[in-house]
Amino acid sequence: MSGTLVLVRHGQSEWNLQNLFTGWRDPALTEQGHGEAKKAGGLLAAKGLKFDIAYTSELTRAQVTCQHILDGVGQSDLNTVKNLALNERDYGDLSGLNKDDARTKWGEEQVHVWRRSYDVPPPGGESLRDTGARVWPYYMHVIQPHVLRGETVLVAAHGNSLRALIMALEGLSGEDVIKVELNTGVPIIYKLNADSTIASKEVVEG
Ligand SMILES: O=C(O)[C@H](O)COP(=O)(O)O
Repeated sequence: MSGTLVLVRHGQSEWNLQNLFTGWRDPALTEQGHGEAKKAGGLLAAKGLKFDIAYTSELTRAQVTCQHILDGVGQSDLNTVKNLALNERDYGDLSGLNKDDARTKWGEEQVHVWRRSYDVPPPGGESLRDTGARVWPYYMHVIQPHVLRGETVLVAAHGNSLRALIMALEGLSGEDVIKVELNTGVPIIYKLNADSTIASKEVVEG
């Protein structure tokens, strides 16, 4: 039996708009971000998707995105599980700094390595590998069993917690994952086979 896993990065946050490293800080969605999340709900509703359960992080931007999507598909009261394992990568000492200011201070290349490499942590923060070390076990033990039972599962989370998840799901290398970029509020629908291999992947851009 094949199940469905829908991954969505939260809509634009106030700190995305201001170009600040966010990590575990908790800014709200912007107006645009609310709109992106509602649009994602509408696109999933148009596909006739109904969820069995939803997962999100402990951060407001992901939780509000999750709720907008559930409202959009007519499932406002669906069982929604919040867990810190799905939080954004901890950006450590970079949290709250402007990304362009960081490039000026440390250089374009160093900042790119901190943002996109697999195993180089930003100062005081998590590498993508560190993030994966909490995301992946949570996915394997808590989320995936639902999908493998044939259920339809929503995960509303963050750019890097989802990059870590996608890396493991798709079997990407540390080199491959550097190129993975997730847009805010754009759902990715995976159909998984019963043996957890990927039957199909669709990026839902409206
Ligand atoms: O935490 C952040 O700053 C963003 O959500 C993701 O940042 P990134 O684009 O640098 O990975």
